[in-house]
Amino acid sequence: MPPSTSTPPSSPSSPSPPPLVLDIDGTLTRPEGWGIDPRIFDPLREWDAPVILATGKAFPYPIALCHFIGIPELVVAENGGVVYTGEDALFTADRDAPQTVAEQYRAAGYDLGWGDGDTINRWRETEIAVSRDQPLDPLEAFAADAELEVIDTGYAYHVKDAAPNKGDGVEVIAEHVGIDLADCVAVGDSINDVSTFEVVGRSFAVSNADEEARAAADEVLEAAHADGTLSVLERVR
Ligand SMILES: O=C(O)COP(=O)(O)O
Ligand SMILES: [Mg+2]
Repeated sequence: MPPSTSTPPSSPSSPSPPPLVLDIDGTLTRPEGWGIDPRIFDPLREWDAPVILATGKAFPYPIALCHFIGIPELVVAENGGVVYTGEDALFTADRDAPQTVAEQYRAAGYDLGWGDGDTINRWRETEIAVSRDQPLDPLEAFAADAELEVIDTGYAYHVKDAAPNKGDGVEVIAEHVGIDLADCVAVGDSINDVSTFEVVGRSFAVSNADEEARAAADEVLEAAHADGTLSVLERVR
C-alpha cells in the first residue's frame, strides 16, 4: 500500500505513534542474525500503540516474547496458522497433512534436523518446520503430493497449507483491537512477511531481507536486523 497520510513523520505534536506489526527472526534479531537484540525491549514496552508480533515460529515463542517485553499478547504465529487476538486463539489450518509429509520425509531417510526433543515443532499446531541444513527437494516433492507448500524464511523450511498467511492474521487482530490497518507500520525480512506488507499502510524491509520482501516493501532500509527496525521506530514514533 502507499504510505499512510495519517502517520506524519516524527514531530512533537504527533498525537500517538502508529500501531506496529513486527516480524521476529531477521527483524528483531541482533546484527549477527540470531538472538533477540535487547535494544528492542524498552522502545516496544514504551510504544504507545498496539504492537503485533507476526512470525513463522510456533505459538509459544511470540507469546513468551510479548510476556518478557511486557506488552499485550497480540500474535500471529506459524505464518498465520495461529492468531491470538489477546482474547481468542484461532487456528486457521490443521497439522495433520504437514505431519504426514514429515513422516514420509523421515521414512525416506531424512530428518527434520532439530534433534530428539524437537522444540521447534513440539507445540506447532498447523505446520511443520524443517531445518535448512536438510535436503529441500524431497521435502518439496512430498509436500507437492499433499498439495501443501514449502516456504523458506531464511530460518527454516515451513511445510504448510497455502491458505493461511500473516497478513490475514494481522487483519483479524486489527479488527479485534480496533485499529486501522492503513495506520499500521510493518517491518519484516522475508517471503512470509509479504502478506503483512500488503495489508498495512506502510512497510519496511530490513537490508538483510530476501528478494520477495524487498520487492513487496514500500521501502528497503539501509540497516540490517534490529538496527533497521530501530531506525523505523525512530522515524515513525
Ligand atoms: O520461523 C521462521 O522460520 C521465521 O520466523 P519469523 O517469521 O519470525 O522471521
Ligand atoms: Mg523473519
